[in-house]
Order: sequence, then structure tokens, then C-alpha cells
Amino acid sequence: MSSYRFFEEYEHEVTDQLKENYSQILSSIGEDINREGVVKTPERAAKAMQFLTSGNCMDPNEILRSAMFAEGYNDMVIIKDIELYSLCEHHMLPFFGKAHIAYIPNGHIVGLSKIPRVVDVFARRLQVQERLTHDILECINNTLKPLGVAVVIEASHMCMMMRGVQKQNSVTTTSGFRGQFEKIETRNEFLKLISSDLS
Ligand SMILES: Nc1nc2c(ncn2[C@@H]2O[C@H](COP(=O)(O)OP(=O)(O)OP(=O)(O)O)[C@@H](O)[C@H]2O)c(=O)[nH]1
Ligand SMILES: [Zn+2]
Repeated sequence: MSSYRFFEEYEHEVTDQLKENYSQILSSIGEDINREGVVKTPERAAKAMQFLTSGNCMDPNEILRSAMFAEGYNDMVIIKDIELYSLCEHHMLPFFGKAHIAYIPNGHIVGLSKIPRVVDVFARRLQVQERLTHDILECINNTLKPLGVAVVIEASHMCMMMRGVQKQNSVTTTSGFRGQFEKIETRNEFLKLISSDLS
């Protein structure tokens, strides 16, 4: 199996195992697993869970390497408002929000779509927001080797909304900066541009 593959196929063995597990979950919560509305739910849920964790078997470094181009541009490149959906590893409930990513090229630029693809690969795993932020940061830093890279993620966690502390409006912000973004002026320029409608 190529490590750089888009999600196309469900692994039959894994689907069967998950179906069995989801049937047991339905029974455990008191559902009649033969009821029309839920009779196919174990299979649907099995496929959904495989999709939501499909980043586990993808190589984000290879995604970046597949579209790196030699280019002399060495100013800031910002891709902001990249929507992301992930699952928290503590409750397996979604957290979702936006990633804002910037890098300063060092001889190579990367195909723009590859940055959101890298976000998806790391988001489609059981995660915590802090690790997701650093995974993206280190991947871009180590593979593209830019002069600097910055990642900011703003997200809401369903485990804090639907249950537990039940706070509907809290947003968690995490960030990471490498290279030139460790300098306060560069970091501030990035933060200003992602909070502006003109960036
Ligand atoms: N740091 C961090 N914590 C997270 C993330 N997602 C969920 N959590 C937290 O993980 C913690 C798990 O705490 P526990 O006390 O073991 O679990 P719990 O009893 O379900 O906690 P409550 O959510 O407070 O009811 C909770 O405080 C969650 O809010 C994340 O991405 N980053
Ligand atoms: Zn959680």
C-alpha cells in the first residue's frame, strides 16, 4: 500500500471487526439492533470511523514532497481559515475549527493544496489540539525546510459542549512558531494578517 494514498477503500477485515464492535455498543445502550433505522448503523459507523482515522496510514511528508517547486520567492505565504475536523483522543468526540498556516520559503515553495492536505492527514487521527498543532508545524519544518513556519489552530471541542463542562462558546487556541516566526516582528505580522480580512 502506498503511504501517499487518498481514502478510497475500506479494509474489509477492519470493517467487519468494527461492525461487530458497534453492534455490541448499540446493544449495550439498549437499542434493538434489528430495528430498521439502526440495522445498517454498525456498518455505517464502521466506515465513518475508518474515514475519520484514515490519516493514520498516510504519510504527510510524502504529500509535501510530491509538490515542492524551486522558486526564489522568500516572503511570507499564508493560508488561513483552513477548516479542520478531528477527534479528541480522550472521548473520541469531534473537535473542529480553523487552522492558519504560514511559511517563509527557503528556495522551495509547495503546492498550495498540500498544506490543507497535511492538516487533514494529522486531523484524521485521534488527537489533542496541542499535538495536532505541533505535528503540522514539524512536518512542514522538517520536509519543506523553510526559513520559518507558523501554525495557529482555533477549535471548539464537542466533549466540552455536549457533555462534561457543557460550555458552548469557548474556543481553544494553540500555536507553534519555528525559525523566523520566533522573531516577534515576523510573528506579529503573521498574527495581524490572519486577523485581517485583507490578507
Ligand atoms: N489539553 C487538551 N485537553 C483536551 C483536548 N480534548 C479534550 N481534552 C480534555 O481532556 C480532559 C480529560 O480529562 P478527564 O478528567 O480524564 O476526563 P473527564 O472526566 O471526561 O473530564 P471532563 O471533560 O472534565 O468531564 C478533559 O479536561 C478534556 O477537556 C485537547 O485537545 N487538548
Ligand atoms: Zn474530549
